Amino acid sequence: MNKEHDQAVETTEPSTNGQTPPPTNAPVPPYPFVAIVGQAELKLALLLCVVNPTIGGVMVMGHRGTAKSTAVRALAAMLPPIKAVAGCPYSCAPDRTAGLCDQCRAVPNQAGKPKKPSVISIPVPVVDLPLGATEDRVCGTLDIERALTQGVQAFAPGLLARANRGFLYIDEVNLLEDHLVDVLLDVAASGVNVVEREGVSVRHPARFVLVGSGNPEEGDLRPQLLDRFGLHARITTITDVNERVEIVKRRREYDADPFAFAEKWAKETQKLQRKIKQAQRRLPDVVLPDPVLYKIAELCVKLEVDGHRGELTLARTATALAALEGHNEVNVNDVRRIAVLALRHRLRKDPLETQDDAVRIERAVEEVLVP
Ligand SMILES: Nc1ncnc2c1ncn2[C@@H]1O[C@H](COP(=O)(O)OP(=O)(O)OP(=O)(O)O)[C@@H](O)[C@H]1O
Repeated sequence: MNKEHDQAVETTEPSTNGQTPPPTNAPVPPYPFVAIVGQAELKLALLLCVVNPTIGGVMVMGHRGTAKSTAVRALAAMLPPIKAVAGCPYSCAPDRTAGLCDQCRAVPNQAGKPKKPSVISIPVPVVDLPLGATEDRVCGTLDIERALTQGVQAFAPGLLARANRGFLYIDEVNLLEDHLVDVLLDVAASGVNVVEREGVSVRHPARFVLVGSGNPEEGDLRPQLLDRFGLHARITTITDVNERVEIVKRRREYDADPFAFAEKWAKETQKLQRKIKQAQRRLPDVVLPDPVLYKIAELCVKLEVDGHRGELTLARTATALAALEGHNEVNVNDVRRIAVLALRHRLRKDPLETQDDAVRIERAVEEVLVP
């Protein structure tokens, strides 16, 4: 992940706009999500996965330097901090709602009730998976040091443990070994990481929004793996000169004073935060009417989508969009808006087909969804 946004220096000088400087130990705010210029498809895909994490993550294919990693960090930073069991390497939820690790599950009982753990508040984690990462580093492995020094069999958690309840960002996922991508997709789908090494078996919660990114010029992900990402967003370099200028202006302003820049965008950020929260609350009550579900299935038949992940993802994503838009019922317009995101990577490859995948889907959408 490009770390440009982390390079902003923590300011101790008063900001130029006369605002009170933040405490010197305040963490530098990341570039705000709402200040990202354009890139509507990427932003929508990420928001939908936050509203409904069961969508199954996003694969973002596109040019370098187009705010992919900026958007993931910014979105995570916008979400409210989470409560976690103090000292738990998997950041288990103290209310025991989100799956527990063996250690937290085995908390001694007090009069038949689990002992209340100490609780800390932490930011939603964003974990970068570097290209050369080994399976042991990703999934965790035996803690050799403890084995040697203390003679005990212990587990050293990996990156999946740190990503629990947050985001796992894999830059250049198309260059990772297929085997590792396979493991990651399995864990992302099940929400559980199971590691067995030398007689030690560990199982821990690993629920995260998986975001993979890659440049199509450096090779595609195998279709079998691509299909298991919920959504597939395409991102390209912005060609509009005014927008390009705006990107530079905003970035320069942020780099000069990230605190003042975050403050400037605070109102819009809060508006979006409220929208996400309301959507998450509304989601379980959003109804998917049968006629819309039939249209979803017809669309997948029309496009000859293999398997049933297509309609499952369309249903989940359209429901998340309805929740985000404040509706209690999914309508065909919701399906229309997310059809390309949910189906683009699930079309059969026809070497004689000259039309772009998105155009094929949009054409089918018009034929099937328009009464
Ligand atoms: N649409 C945009 N709005 C605001 N800033 C942008 C936009 N596009 C690019 N940038 C800026 O460009 C720089 C690169 O962005 P970022 O690191 O997020 O790109 P990336 O797509 O993750 O790149 P890579 O694939 O090389 O990791 C950052 O400083 C970011 O703020």
